Amino acid sequence: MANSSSISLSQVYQAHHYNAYHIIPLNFDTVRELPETHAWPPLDKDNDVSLSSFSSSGDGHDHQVKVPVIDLSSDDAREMVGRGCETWGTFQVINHGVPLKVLESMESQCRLLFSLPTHEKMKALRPPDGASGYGLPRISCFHSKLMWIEGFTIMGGSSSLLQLAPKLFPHNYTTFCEVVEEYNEEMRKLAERLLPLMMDSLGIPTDRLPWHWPTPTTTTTETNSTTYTALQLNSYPPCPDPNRAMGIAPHTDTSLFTILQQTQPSTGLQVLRDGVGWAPVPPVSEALVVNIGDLFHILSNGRFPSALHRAVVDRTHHRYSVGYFYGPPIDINIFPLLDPPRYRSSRGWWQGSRFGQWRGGGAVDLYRERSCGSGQSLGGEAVYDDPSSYKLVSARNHWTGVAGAAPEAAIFDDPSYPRCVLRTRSPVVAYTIDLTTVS
Ligand SMILES: O=C(O)CCC(=O)C(=O)O
Ligand SMILES: [Fe+2]
Repeated sequence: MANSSSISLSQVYQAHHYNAYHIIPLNFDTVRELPETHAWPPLDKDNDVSLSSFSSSGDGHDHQVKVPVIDLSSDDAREMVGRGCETWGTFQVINHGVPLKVLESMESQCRLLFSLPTHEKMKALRPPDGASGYGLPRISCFHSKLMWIEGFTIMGGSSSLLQLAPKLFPHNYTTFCEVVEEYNEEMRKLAERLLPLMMDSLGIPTDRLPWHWPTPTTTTTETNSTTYTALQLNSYPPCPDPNRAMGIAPHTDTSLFTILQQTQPSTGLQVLRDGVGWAPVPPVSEALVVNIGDLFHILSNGRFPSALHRAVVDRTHHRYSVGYFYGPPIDINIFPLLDPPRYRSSRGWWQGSRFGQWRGGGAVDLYRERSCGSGQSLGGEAVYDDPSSYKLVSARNHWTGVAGAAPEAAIFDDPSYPRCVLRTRSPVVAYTIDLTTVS
């Protein structure tokens, strides 16, 4: 239940300033070549599932390289959803009940927004201490190279929408607002259909969720008892050198789960499956992608792993995506609902961001209680709770696909909150880090 001494997300963000370099996207209209600031090491093709032995063997291993597409109207939907969550942390849904018109309207508003001249979009720039507005994804600050993306974030519903829309569309912002409101409403309905299926496949009744469920459908503010959501519009313009550019760097979402709409025709989204590689999540007509986020990872005690995903860019196609981040009320304690618990209780949405890990894939590692197996970390640094209990066994660099290049030694830098920070030498990698418990 919501804690009385609630801390709002904006308070957390105020404590984590970003500088303009990590907020302002490139002016894509004016660039003809990939600037050095946006040139990442070449993409790791060897770790691409389309080249792996699984895909060429033709011996029925398709399910290992293909993200499942689930018909939500079918009798086995619940079982398929459970399997998708457990094996991939990602799946696509069709016959999901969201009207096509709602998806199409959102796509055209998204195109309209990003086609505005740069100086118009800049009027809605996300402030350094804020969460909503135009700009680069927040994970930008974990990387020395910049991503080939521009985004627009609307946190928490109507109030930020009403503040931002007139800045972008001063003459007519009602259409944009109506489309976003309707979209949010349809996504909420779908999320509330998916959540019981997921809980059911874990064998946990929804009344064990640590918040009132289903929640009231009235407006969402940052600290009341309703479910907290965020909408993220992404634009990936065509790129002159797609193999050296990165749309959105590998990360997990700090939500319970995210419902993602992506435009046709180019594939950009990829999800990492351990031991298999980066699998494309190709756009399927009218389908929506579901990504398990860090909070479900914790609730399910790791049974539903949060999906490590990234988006690559294309030389000719301009790709758009819209993510609906669904989570518990903002200040709720999240803890494993299965025994024995492998993660500590955590203060939901905001605690991940306290350490600058917002949308950065670190939240799960942060709460790892007894660690064996792997966790993900983004380049730069990863924060592990209670460092004295862990020993680093190995690290695998997903960028190059090779083992090694282990993070530097742990650094203990906050005596009031014992934690260990693993700093990686190269800032442009996603590591899988295997830890073992020190007895
Ligand atoms: O554009 C995509 O496919 C991925 C976007 C994403 O991962 C995000 O907004 O968190
Ligand atoms: Fe994401």
